[in-house]
Amino acid sequence: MNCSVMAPINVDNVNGTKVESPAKKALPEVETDTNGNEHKRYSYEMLVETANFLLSKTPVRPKIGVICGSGLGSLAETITEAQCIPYEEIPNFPVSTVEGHYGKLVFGRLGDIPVVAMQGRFHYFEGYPLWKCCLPVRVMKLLGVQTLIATNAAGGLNPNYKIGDLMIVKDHINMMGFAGNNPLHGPNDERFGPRFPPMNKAYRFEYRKIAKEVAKELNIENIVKEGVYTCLGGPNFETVAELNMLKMVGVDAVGMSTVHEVITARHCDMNVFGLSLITNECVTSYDQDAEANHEEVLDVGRMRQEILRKYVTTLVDRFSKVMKAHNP
Ligand SMILES: O=P(O)(O)O[C@@H]1C[C@H](O)[C@@H](CO)O1
Ligand SMILES: Nc1nc2[nH]cnc2c(=O)[nH]1
Repeated sequence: MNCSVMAPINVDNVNGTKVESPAKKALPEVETDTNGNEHKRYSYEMLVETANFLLSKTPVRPKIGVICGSGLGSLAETITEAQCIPYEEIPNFPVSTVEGHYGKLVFGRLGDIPVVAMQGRFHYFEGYPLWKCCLPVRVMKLLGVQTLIATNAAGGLNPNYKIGDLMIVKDHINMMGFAGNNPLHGPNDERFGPRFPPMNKAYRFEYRKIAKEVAKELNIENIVKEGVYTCLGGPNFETVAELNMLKMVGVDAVGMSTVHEVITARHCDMNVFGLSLITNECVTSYDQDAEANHEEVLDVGRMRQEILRKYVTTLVDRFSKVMKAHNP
C-alpha cells in the first residue's frame, strides 16, 4: 500500500447532489424523539454528511468493507491505488486509542474490487458507546458497501484451537446484549433497517462455505476452523471462572469487538463474513501459569500477516463474484 491523500473533489453524493468537502466539525449527537426524550446517537443526516465527505475525497466506490482487528492492520497494506483518510479529518468520526489500530480509512482496490478498510476500529472499552463504535458500519452502507468482512483478534477457548489458527465465525453470542447493551438500542431509523431485525443468519452461509473452499485451495485448511465468537466489554481479559462459563454455553473464541458491528451491518442488510485470529489460548484452569496480554496479540497478528493478506484478498475476489451473480 502506497498511501496517497488526494485533494478534495466534487462528486455526486449519496443523494445525487454535488457536495463541497466540509472541514471536520463536531455535530450534536443528541436526537429528540416524538415523546420529547433525548437519545444520544448519530442521526441519519450526520452519517450522510460523513459519507458525503468521504465520497468527495475519493473516486473509489467501495462494494466491500473490511474492518482490521488488533494487529491485523497490515491487511489493508495489500490495497492498491490506496488513499488514506485519518479519522481525525473525518466529520463525526471518533479516534482510535488502541495500540495496533492506526486510525485510518483506506480506500482502493483489492485485486480489481473497490474496497474500503478500517485500519483501526472503535471498542466499548475505549469509552465509546456501542452506537458510536458502529458508526463506520452505517457510513460504509451509505458509501455503497454491500459486504462487510469483520476481522478480530480473539482468545481461543475451544481446546482444539491453537495460537495462529483462523476461525471463520459461524455465529456469535451477544453477551453485552443480554444486559441490554445493544447498538440498536433507542429509537429506530427505518432508513437503516427494521425495529426488530432477525439475527439467525448473521454470518452468510455462502461466504462461510467459500471460505472453507479457499482454505483448501491455499493449503491452510489445517489452521482454519469454524466456531462461535463472543464479545465482552473488556478491557481486562477474562477470569478462569468466566471462561469456563463461556465454554459451557458454546463459545469457541472470546474477543472485545465485532458482535455489535455485525448486528449493525445486518440491521442495514449488509452481508457479513467474520474472521477471528486466535492470538492466545484462554486460560481455563487455575494450574496454568500463562496470562493473556496485548503484546502477544499483536505478535501473533504480525506472525500471520502474510497468510491473512492472501486469504482475505482471495475471499474478497470470490465474494465479489457471488455479489455480481446475485446483483448482475
Ligand atoms: O479489535 P479486536 O477485537 O481485534 O481487538 C482485540 C480485543 C482487544 O481490543 C485486543 C486485546 O488484545 O484485541
Ligand atoms: N476478551 C478477549 N479478547 C481478546 N482479544 C485477544 N485475545 C483475547 C482474549 O483472550 N479475550
